[in-house]
Parts: sequence; C-alpha cells; structure tokens
Amino acid sequence: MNTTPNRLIIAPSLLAADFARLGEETRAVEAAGADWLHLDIMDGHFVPNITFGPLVVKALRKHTAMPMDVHLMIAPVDPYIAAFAEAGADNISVHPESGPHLHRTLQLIRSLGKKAGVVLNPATPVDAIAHVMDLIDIIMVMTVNPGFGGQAFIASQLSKIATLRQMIDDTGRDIILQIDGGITPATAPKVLEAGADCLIAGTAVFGAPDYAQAISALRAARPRQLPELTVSGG
Ligand SMILES: O=C(CO)[C@H](O)[C@H](O)COP(=O)(O)O
Ligand SMILES: [Fe+2]
Repeated sequence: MNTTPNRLIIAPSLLAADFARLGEETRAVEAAGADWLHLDIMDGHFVPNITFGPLVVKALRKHTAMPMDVHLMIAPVDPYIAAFAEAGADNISVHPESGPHLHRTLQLIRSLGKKAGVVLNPATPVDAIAHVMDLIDIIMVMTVNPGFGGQAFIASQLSKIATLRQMIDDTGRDIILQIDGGITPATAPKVLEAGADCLIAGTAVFGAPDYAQAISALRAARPRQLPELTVSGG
C-alpha cells in the first residue's frame, strides 16, 4: 500500500534558471507557487560541472522566504557544510560517496540546526542508508546521473523509490522523499505513485514560458487529490 504523506512539495531547481538573473528568477518561482528552492552545488570534481557556492546561496537568501534546499555535489563535503548552513540553507543533502563518514556528516548537519538529507545516485543501493535512517530528515533519489540538468529520466529508479517509501514508513518518522532529475508532467505521476512527496524540477519549470502553469502541471500529477501543503519559510 502506498502511504505517501498528504503533501506535495514542488522544488524548482535553479540549475535551469538564467544565471545572470538568479534573484529575479528565485522571486519569480516563489510568486508562481513553488514551495522550496533547490540549489545544486557542483565542484567539477565530484561531478563534471561547476555551479556556485555559499556566497551565492547567501545572496539569494535575501530574495526569498522559501526554504532553501541545498544539494551538495562536492567532495570532500564536510569542510563546507558550516558555510552553507551560515549562508541560509534550510536543508543540506549529501551523497554517501562524498565523504568517508556519512554518519558523522549527518550529525554535523543536524548539529547546525538544519534538515539532513542523503542523495542516492542511480547506481547507489538503498543499503547505503539503512543504518543511518535515524539521522535522516530527507532522502533524495537521483533519477539522472548528477551533474547536469535536462537529462532523460531513468525509469529503473522507480522500484528504488517504492522501496524507500516502505523503509520510511517503517521508521514511523516524517522523512521527506524527494526525486531529482528528469521530472516532467509525464514522469511526475510515476514517481508520485511510487511514493515520492517532493518533486525537484529544473528544466520543466525554468524552461517553460509560464512558471505558474509549469508548477500547476506538476501539482496536477498527484495520483489522487490531497490537501494542500503548508510549508514555513527559512
Ligand atoms: O541535481 C541536479 C543535477 O545533478 C538537478 O537538480 C536536476 O538535474 C534538475 O534538473 P532537471 O529537472 O532539468 O533534470
Ligand atoms: Fe539537484
């Protein structure tokens, strides 16, 4: 049985925004009905692309009340977590492969008062987090290989999403299950049916002519009508 919590969080990924107008783009998706802002941090080492760092996150903090959902694709990751926390991140998510001690990294994020997330690459098994579930607030499933926006959705991850939904439900805790990569109105129903409760979408939102319409199209992908989510700002 799918016991997805009664919510749907839409988190546009700034990776697909106009990088010359990041503040404006952030305000635009907030006005268009986004719940969270997803920020992809890439170092050209852990992934083959480079984006931006804590200075940009701090600058954007002033432009939005949305929770800032920071996805760290950097290695080593531990030395930079405090900087992103101080910059105004609300959620800090890391890949298990980006440091030798995932348990310690999650403790560090929690100690800074932030939601701690773990991101699973397409080839990373769910076992990677089985013994740290008590320290996790967010699980992010990559449905593309990390590093670039605009890639095709990897359907083999649907069974992983369903397995994680069950693992989360077994904890009895409110862990948010996010999906990142290739999310469109066509793929969103599949991941929601599998048990996701947060959709991260870059190209499908920032690549659309009308952001509000794009976000509505993702919300309409819910397999059944659920009450609207209320999320607090950061
Ligand atoms: O983490 C990411 C890539 O590493 C991005 O969040 C993701 O790719 C979103 O972009 P799109 O919706 O265009 O696939
Ligand atoms: Fe991301």
